[in-house]
This record gives sequence, structure tokens and C-alpha cells, in this order.
Amino acid sequence: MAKPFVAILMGSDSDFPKVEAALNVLEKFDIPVEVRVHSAHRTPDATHHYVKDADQRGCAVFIACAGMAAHLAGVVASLTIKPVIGVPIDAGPLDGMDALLSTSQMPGGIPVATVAIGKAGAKNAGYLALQIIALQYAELQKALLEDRKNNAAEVLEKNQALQEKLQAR
Ligand SMILES: Nc1c(C(=O)O)ncn1[C@@H]1O[C@H](COP(=O)(O)O)[C@@H](O)[C@H]1O
Repeated sequence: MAKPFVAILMGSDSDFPKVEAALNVLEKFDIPVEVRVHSAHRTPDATHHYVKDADQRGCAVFIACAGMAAHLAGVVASLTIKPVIGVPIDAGPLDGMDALLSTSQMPGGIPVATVAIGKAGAKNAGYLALQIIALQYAELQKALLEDRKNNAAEVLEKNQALQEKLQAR
């Protein structure tokens, strides 16, 4: 079976420093990714065309990232029945609270799986996309379990280092 790909869309190139966290995770697991700037507000026709086309070409999961009046993820979700993960970006004076609400408060029937605001949310969007794809790929399941183990070992090591520091006080 050919590997499916993930499409990462963002409303503006100014979002990229935060969105990059999703890309990093997907690249770490060798999942093909397409990254595009498409705004539901500013480039509605191009957004519509890209989502329909990507859907047909085998996109497995869409990650849509936007700040402020973040309608991008909702619009993407209206155009496909593939899973759409929404990342609210902390842009503008409301620090992402506006984007969080406009991404998550979707009307019934058109879901957007909304993650946390900003970089941490983008990272989790990458992992969530992997977990969705892993439902059909045993190898990816193994890699994700291994990654969890490594992360846990890192945390335990940090705890050990902290205990040693505290004992030396
Ligand atoms: N929320 C949206 C959409 C959309 O939802 O279609 N398009 C752009 N934007 C957001 O506007 C913010 C400011 O954009 P600029 O930095 O380009 O002015 C960005 O966070 C972008 O995601």
C-alpha cells in the first residue's frame, strides 16, 4: 500500500514558525507532507481547489492552522470527509483565544479535531495525524510506541537528575 500523505495548510506564512512543529513530527516518522499557505478568507477559490485535489490524490489527514478569526479548518472540513485537525494559532491581540473558539466551535456534522493553541498544539496535531494513519500501518504503530518509550525514558532521566541535584543541596 502506498504511503498516504498529510496536508498542512496555514492561513498566512506568518503562522509558519508555530506550524513547523507539526511538520517536524511528521518528518521524524517519514510521512510525506505537503505544506501550503491557503486562506479561506483571502484565497477562497485556491483553498477549495487544493483541498478537493489533495483529497483525490490520497491525502489521509488535513491539518489546518490559522490565527485570529480562524475559519480555515472549518472550511477545509466542509470540503472533505477526511479527518481535519485544527490548530489555533496565537496571532493578534487575543493570543489565540479567538482562534481557539472559532476553530473548535463547529456546527454538528462538520467536525474539526481541535488541539491546543500554538506550537504545542501543532506538535500534537502532527502526532494525532500519525495516530490516525497508524490505524492502517502496523509499522507506524510500532514506531509510535517506541517514540513514547523514548520520551518516557527522557522524562525519567530528567527526574533522576533533579533528585541528584536536590540531594546535593
Ligand atoms: N484565520 C485566517 C484565515 C482563514 O481562516 O481563512 N486566513 C488568514 N488567517 C489568519 O490571519 C492571521 C494574520 O495573518 P497575516 O500575518 O498575514 O496578517 C494569521 O494568523 C492567519 O492564519
